[in-house]
Amino acid sequence: MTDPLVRVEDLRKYYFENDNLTDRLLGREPESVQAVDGVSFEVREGETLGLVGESGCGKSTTGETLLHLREPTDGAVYFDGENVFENDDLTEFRERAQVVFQDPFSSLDPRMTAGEIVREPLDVHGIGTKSERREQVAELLERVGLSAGQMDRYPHEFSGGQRQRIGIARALALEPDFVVCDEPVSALDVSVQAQILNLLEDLQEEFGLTYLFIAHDLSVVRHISDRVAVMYLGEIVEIGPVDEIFENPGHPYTEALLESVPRADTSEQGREVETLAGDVPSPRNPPSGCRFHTRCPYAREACTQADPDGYEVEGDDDHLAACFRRVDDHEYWSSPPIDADERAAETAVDD
Ligand SMILES: Nc1ncnc2c1ncn2[C@@H]1O[C@H](COP(=O)(O)OP(=O)(O)OP(=O)(O)O)[C@@H](O)[C@H]1O
Repeated sequence: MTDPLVRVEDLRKYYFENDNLTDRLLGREPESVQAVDGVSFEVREGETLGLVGESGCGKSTTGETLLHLREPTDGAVYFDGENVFENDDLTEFRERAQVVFQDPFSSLDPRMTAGEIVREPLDVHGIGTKSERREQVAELLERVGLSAGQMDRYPHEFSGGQRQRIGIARALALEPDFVVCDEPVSALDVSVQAQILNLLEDLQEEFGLTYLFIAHDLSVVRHISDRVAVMYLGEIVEIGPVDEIFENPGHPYTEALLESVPRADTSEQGREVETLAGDVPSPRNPPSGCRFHTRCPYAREACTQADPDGYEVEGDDDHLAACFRRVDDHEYWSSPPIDADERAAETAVDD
């Protein structure tokens, strides 16, 4: 197997609250939000890795930190073998790794024309002459389904789907290898979502792109991903090939996500993670041991003691689940069950 394009090792990103001058003057202790807490995964060349989980589980923070748009708290990200966080000159990385944001309404500068928005990365990186850039922008707009004649229009003159096309054209301007797509269709009408997904798939094939595709809509993730990573409360609890994740989940949280589909609705359209029952504990004070034990129907005492590693699901080294139940001779099996309701009540939810 060739080396992965992106390798994330034990990445952590904590946000600190109560840490401004007034807080310090009052002697308030800073509080950390453990948004991403030790995630490791790889993104292989040419694939789409879907990253799925409930709102607030740390998906966007993972994407933004691995692109070094946010300062990591700890861990490493290797891009094409080089540690991004130890690289003093990120010029090449900034060309090769791009992002498409969720909201095409707020992510495009309303004072810039579509042409200026798409051209800006070329200007910043000093690529081509003025006329070459103009030509390149025209080609990019056409490639994403807009026309060169729309170059001088402003974002408010476009529909949501068209704006996302502008965002995609901008992300492609520097001919990247890797794109983090952060909920790129969730702000769009359902009728437009499929068009944008198809466009992303076509562009992937044409330009040999590698995607990290962040989404909370399971049907979108299933449609576009080759492999899927499932996140819960700052950690990756399961990763594997898309069909394995959907048909043979190895983690109780993944099972719960899939179970959260309304029974009456047999289609996958609109399956969203938010429908899972129970509160997610706060990332300011995550549960000890396995973070899912407060909501897990199979939780036993052993789950409160240690945080499980990723274990192979049915001997498949490409499908890992962070659950003791995947290990036949684990002490979990002789450990007493705990009452998940009681455990949940003990866990303070402060937001
Ligand atoms: N700038 C910030 N300061 C403090 N806490 C933050 C900040 N940004 C995010 N968080 C917190 O970090 C956690 C993870 O947030 P993140 O946006 O990465 O999750 P997400 O899975 O992408 O959720 P969503 O789908 O709602 O965007 C959440 O608890 C969030 O409230």
